[in-house]
Amino acid sequence: MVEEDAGILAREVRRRFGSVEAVRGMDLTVPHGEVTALVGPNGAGKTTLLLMLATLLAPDSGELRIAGLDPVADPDAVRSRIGWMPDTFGVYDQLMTHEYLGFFCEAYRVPASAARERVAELLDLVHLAEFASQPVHVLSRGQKQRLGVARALVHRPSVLLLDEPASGLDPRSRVELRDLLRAQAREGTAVLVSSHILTELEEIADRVVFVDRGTTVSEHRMADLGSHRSTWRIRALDGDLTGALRSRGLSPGEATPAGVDVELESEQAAADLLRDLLADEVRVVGFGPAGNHLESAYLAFTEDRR
Ligand SMILES: Nc1ncnc2c1ncn2[C@@H]1O[C@H](COP(=O)(O)OP(=O)(O)OP(=O)(O)O)[C@@H](O)[C@H]1O
Repeated sequence: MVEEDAGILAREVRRRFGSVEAVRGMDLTVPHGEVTALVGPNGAGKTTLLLMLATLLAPDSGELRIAGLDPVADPDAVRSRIGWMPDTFGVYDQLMTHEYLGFFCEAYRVPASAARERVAELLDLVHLAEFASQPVHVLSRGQKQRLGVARALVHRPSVLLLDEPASGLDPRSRVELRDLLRAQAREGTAVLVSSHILTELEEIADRVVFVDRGTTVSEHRMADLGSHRSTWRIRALDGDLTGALRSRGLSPGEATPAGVDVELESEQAAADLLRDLLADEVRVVGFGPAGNHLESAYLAFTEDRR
C-alpha cells in the first residue's frame, strides 16, 4: 500500500482538554479496502481521535489526512467523503424513518432524483424497510443503531468512521453489521471501527490498532495475532484424552463439558498433537484455540501496561 493512498493518515496527533491530554501522539493508517479496528481501554482517546477525523474537533498539533485532504483546512470536502457514526447520536424522533434518511440525503447533497431510491436501498440494507413509515421513536435501541449505520452511508462515503457500532445490537444484527462492513471494505471503502466487543471485531477487522492513554501502542494484521496464541481447547467423544496429553509431557487443565485446555507452543505443535491423538484413537470432535486472537492479544497488551 502506498501510504499517500490511505483513507486515513494521522501523524503525531495531539489534543488536550484543559489539563487532560486525551490524545498525546497518535499515529494511524487506515487503508482503503480494509477494516481497521481501534481498540483500547476506557479513556484511551478513541472517541477524541474519531471526532478529530470526523472534522468535529480540531487537533492541537499533528497531521491528519482523510482521503488525502486536511480536515482542518478543508472540512467540507472531508465531510463529503466520510461516513460518520458517533457512539451516541440524537435522532429526530418525530420524523418517519424514511424522512430521517431523506433529510441526511439532502444534507449530503444526494440529488433529489436519486434520494428516494437511495433511502429504500439503505432501509433494505439495514433491514428496516418495514419501519419506513414509522416514526423513528418507535425503533428499538438496536434498530436505531442500524439506522445510524444507514445514515452514515447515504452519500456512499469512501471513508467510514464508526464509534462502537455494535453496542446495543443483538447477535443477528451484529452478524449483519459484520457482513455490511466487510462488503463496504470489499468495495474499497477505508473502514475504521472502534469497539470493546472483541469477539466481533475479530471477524470484522483485517487490522487492529491498540491505543492506550492517548497514544497508539501497536498495530497488527489480524492474521498475525494467531501465532501468539497458546491455549487450545480439545474435546473428545471417547478415549483417554487427558492421559494421551500427559503422556506427551503436556499439562492439561481440568476436563469440563467444553473440553480440556492445554498450552501449546505454536500452531505447528497443535497440528502435530492433533495428528498424534487421532493415531492414538482418541476420537477428537473439537480442537481449536481457546478464546479469541484479539482478546488474548488485548489482555496480554493491557497486562504489560498495568
Ligand atoms: N470534552 C472533554 N472535556 C474534558 N475531558 C475530555 C473531553 N472529552 C474527553 N475527555 C477526556 O479525554 C480522555 C479520552 O477520552 P475518550 O472519550 O477519547 O476515550 P475513549 O477511548 O473513547 O473511551 P471509552 O472507551 O470509554 O469511550 C478521557 O480521560 C476523557 O475524560
